[in-house]
Amino acid sequence: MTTFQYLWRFIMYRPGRYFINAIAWTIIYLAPIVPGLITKQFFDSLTGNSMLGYGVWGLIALLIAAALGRICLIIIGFITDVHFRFRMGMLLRRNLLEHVLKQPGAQAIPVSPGEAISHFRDDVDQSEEAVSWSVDVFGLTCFAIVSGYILIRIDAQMTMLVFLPIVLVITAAQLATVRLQKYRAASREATSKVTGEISEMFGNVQAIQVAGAEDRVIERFRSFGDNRRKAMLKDRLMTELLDSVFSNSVNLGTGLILLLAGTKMRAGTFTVGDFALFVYYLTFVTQFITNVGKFITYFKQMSVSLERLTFLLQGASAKVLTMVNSLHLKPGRAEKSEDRGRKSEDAALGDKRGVRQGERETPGAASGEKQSENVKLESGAELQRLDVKGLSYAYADTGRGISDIHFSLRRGSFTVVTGAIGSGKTTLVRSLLGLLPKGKGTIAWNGVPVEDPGTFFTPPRSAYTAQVPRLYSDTLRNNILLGQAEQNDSLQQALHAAVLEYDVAQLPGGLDTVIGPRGVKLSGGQAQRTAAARMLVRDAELYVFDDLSSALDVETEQKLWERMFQRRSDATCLVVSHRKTALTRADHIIVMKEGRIEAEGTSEELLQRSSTFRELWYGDERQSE
Ligand SMILES: Nc1ncnc2c1ncn2[C@@H]1O[C@H](COP(=O)(O)OP(=O)(O)OP(=O)(O)O)[C@@H](O)[C@H]1O
Repeated sequence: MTTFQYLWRFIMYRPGRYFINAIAWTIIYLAPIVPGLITKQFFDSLTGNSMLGYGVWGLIALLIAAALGRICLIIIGFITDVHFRFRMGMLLRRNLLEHVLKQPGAQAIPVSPGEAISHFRDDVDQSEEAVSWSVDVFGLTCFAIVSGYILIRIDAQMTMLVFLPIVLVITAAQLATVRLQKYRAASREATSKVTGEISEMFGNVQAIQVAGAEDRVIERFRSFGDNRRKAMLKDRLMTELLDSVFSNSVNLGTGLILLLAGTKMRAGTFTVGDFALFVYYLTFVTQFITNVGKFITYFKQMSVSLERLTFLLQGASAKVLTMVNSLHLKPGRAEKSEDRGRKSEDAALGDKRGVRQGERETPGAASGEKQSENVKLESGAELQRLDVKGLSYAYADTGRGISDIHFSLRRGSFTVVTGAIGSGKTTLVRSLLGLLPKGKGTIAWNGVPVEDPGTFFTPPRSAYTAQVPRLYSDTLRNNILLGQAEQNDSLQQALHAAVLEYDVAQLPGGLDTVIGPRGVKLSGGQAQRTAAARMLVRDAELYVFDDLSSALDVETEQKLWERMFQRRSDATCLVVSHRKTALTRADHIIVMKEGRIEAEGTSEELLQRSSTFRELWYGDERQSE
């Protein structure tokens, strides 16, 4: 998408608002025409050349009225501009956020969170700025045309001198834009790096302290800061240089007018009023020149922002950014325009992903309001059998991952994926659940192919506990429910099943204790059991656990499995583990080695056949001892 198309799509998002804003600012910019003409009459009346018979005080009253009128217009203009700009920025941020949230969870953003925040903040502001300034350029061009016409009728030669700087400025701006764009891109990149580094440092304070790496980290931060300083200096210098070209070319024009006006006034072809009018309009022509220059600069900077925002989309069409979508400013309209947005998004993506299965099978589940309610599984969709064939995924940067994975899960079965560190266990479950971009292979739920696992494998079909649990700075209750409505004793049951009831009783505020970064810090095991409770509170057909054992003792893990099956004997489980607690319970074990299935079977069978399995089994025994 070109920068112009990008700008145009913003305008077409709310054409009515853009039009009203453009009209308001065109009137504001045209308004000085009137006081200019009154000023001319004022001076002409002093020298007896005035054709209007208002007298000096009448003209002064008119000037004051024109000034007051312009003040009112400017207030209206600011209101229309704020409304328009606000919507542009909101749309862009909303679409970006929606896109990020729809990405396969494990690779939602291609940069650090700090860098992503910098894109959300600076690049969105920059885009908003350019669209907003396009309105000013239109208004000022109208002013230039009307004032140009009036001035040409008075004196064509002098008019040329007033407008000559425009040509100079536009040429200068065009010549400088390539360099400016380069400097702007570099300064943005450097700012993102600094923001990214701050977020990394804040997130890893403990790791830095225990490694005694404070000085080295500060040194690294300083080098990022230095790079930013250099890049910003070049960017600023170039911008200021252009600004000075804009304003000084106007000063040149003023000087030329003064020189010529003296000669012409002596010859009697130019009145004092004409001179006053030229000087009065010159101020606004200056504004026109400066603002055209600014717009050209903003437009070029917008193309840098577009590039950076498109990078965040990870290959999706840039049209996603300006997709027509509801901003939910008026709740009644939300759902209707949500549909509109969704349709246009599918069209923009060339419907690559097909109809998202999750939405097709749970109509209405996409609406923000309905998401907080518990979604029920439609009858007949209960998991009977899950078949995985030829599942493969390779990480782009390392080329490692999983290859040619085949297995089936029956209803109520307990399958354990095991293997050495880095053998591909996590990649296997993430690929299955669509948390990684789609690789090769097929997945079938009761024989029906799953087209988009990312939206399909969500509650009530499946629930997942990741290896590293993520908790919010919020109450324990909200961390478990994540917006889901509490039903009867569902929360208590989930706490019991996750063996968390004792821990909750110990917390000062029970379930209402704030945990996470700004609250009580939970132990690793408590955090993982909170994540398990979050999963168990959502009744699902398929439960996927990625290595619970790392933070649970054998006894607690034993209890967790027992309680889970007491509560849901029909639940199907896929569990990543190397613990005997899970392995002895398993109906089926998959042994992974270097991204492939090395062996399969029950623990008795594998003890006979697989050396890898024997190592894991006896390794666990040694650990327990
Ligand atoms: N984000 C990533 N980018 C690149 N390569 C990765 C990424 N994550 C994992 N890998 C590589 O893919 C392979 C499989 O990793 P995976 O995390 O699936 O192993 P695992 O068996 O779950 O390990 P662990 O028991 O330590 O959790 C490893 O060689 C690993 O280095």
